[in-house]
Amino acid sequence: MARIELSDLAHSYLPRPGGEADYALKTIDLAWEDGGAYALLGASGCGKSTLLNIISGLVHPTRGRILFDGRDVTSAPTTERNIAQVFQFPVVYDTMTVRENLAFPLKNRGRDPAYIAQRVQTIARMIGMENQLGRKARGLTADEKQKISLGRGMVRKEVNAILFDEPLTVIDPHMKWELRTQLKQLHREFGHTMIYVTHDQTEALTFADKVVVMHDGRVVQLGTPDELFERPGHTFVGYFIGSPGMNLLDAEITGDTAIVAGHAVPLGDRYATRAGRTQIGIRPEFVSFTDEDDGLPVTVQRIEDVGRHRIVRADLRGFAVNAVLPERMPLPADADRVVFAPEQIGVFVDDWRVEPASTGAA
Ligand SMILES: Nc1ncnc2c1ncn2[C@@H]1O[C@H](COP(=O)(O)OP(=O)(O)OP(=O)(O)O)[C@@H](O)[C@H]1O
Repeated sequence: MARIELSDLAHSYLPRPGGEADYALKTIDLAWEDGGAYALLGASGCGKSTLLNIISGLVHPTRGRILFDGRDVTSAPTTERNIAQVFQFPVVYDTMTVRENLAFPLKNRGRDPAYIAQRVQTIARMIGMENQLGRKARGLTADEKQKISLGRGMVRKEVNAILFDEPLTVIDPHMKWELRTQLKQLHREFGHTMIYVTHDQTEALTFADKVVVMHDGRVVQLGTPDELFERPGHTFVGYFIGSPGMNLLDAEITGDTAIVAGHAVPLGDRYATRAGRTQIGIRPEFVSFTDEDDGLPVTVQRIEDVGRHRIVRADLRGFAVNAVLPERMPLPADADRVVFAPEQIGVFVDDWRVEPASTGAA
């Protein structure tokens, strides 16, 4: 296992990149701690696979360094990096049996046959294929083949890290949950550094202790699931995480008041006035309807019942405002004004969260 550090890393698929737009990965400085269970979360095309392939050595970065426990491996081939990687689609040897497929990485490294047999048995149990060990991989379903790929990725205990690139895409929903639970258990048991790529926030938040959120070739935040929810560092994290995501409204800030569409919104803190596009962000869970005149005028457009709560979709002078109505809370008859919990409001300038002036931090 290893601590993996990415230093001043950038990558372009073009032979002679010019400006920033030519880079699939803009500048990235990031450390994955030894033994951490990470999710790498972001929308399609933001650079997740590129980053993973740079760590495993399949892609050589245009700029920057990769360090494993302080050792520079930027130019080291994949085999030297001792990384296991599981891809979105199964990579199995069709002519081999399930047992031979699972044993392959161990056999390749000359491990003792008794150890291999015992390890293959453990992994087969984990992926629910104990009874199919003697079957040839050819003829198995995509789902079963992907389980073999997952098993092969996990069979070696001594790898520096295991990288999963959307590994559950082809797995059926019930098994998905089961395998994710297994992966988490495996992490607890062996403490491998694991990086799990996904564009699905539920998958990321249930698997990982720490989530790295990527947007447009950049890492915009690294945090625990709670931190991402409570204190998104970037507007992308705000609206990508949460269901629905954070409400973001253009605002002008003066001290502890934001002016949104001509209405004053009290903030929990004082903020310095800054140049750039200023927005306030409030999660729908902290938006409530009020009878008081000081609320913000909205027009309710739709109410969605999503089981345990309801989502109210409203319009505030052209801004979409979503509110979550807790179970059994009625929507007032004249639901035309909302208030935001002041201490839950974040302030963002040019998409990045800014701290209140009182803390002195930028
Ligand atoms: N081999 C390649 N050659 C050229 N451009 C590439 C190559 N691989 C990826 N890209 C581009 O680099 C950017 C990042 O792609 P990447 O596959 O890393 O994103 P991703 O977040 O993993 O997306 P997805 O979830 O769709 O796989 C995209 O604009 C993509 O088109």
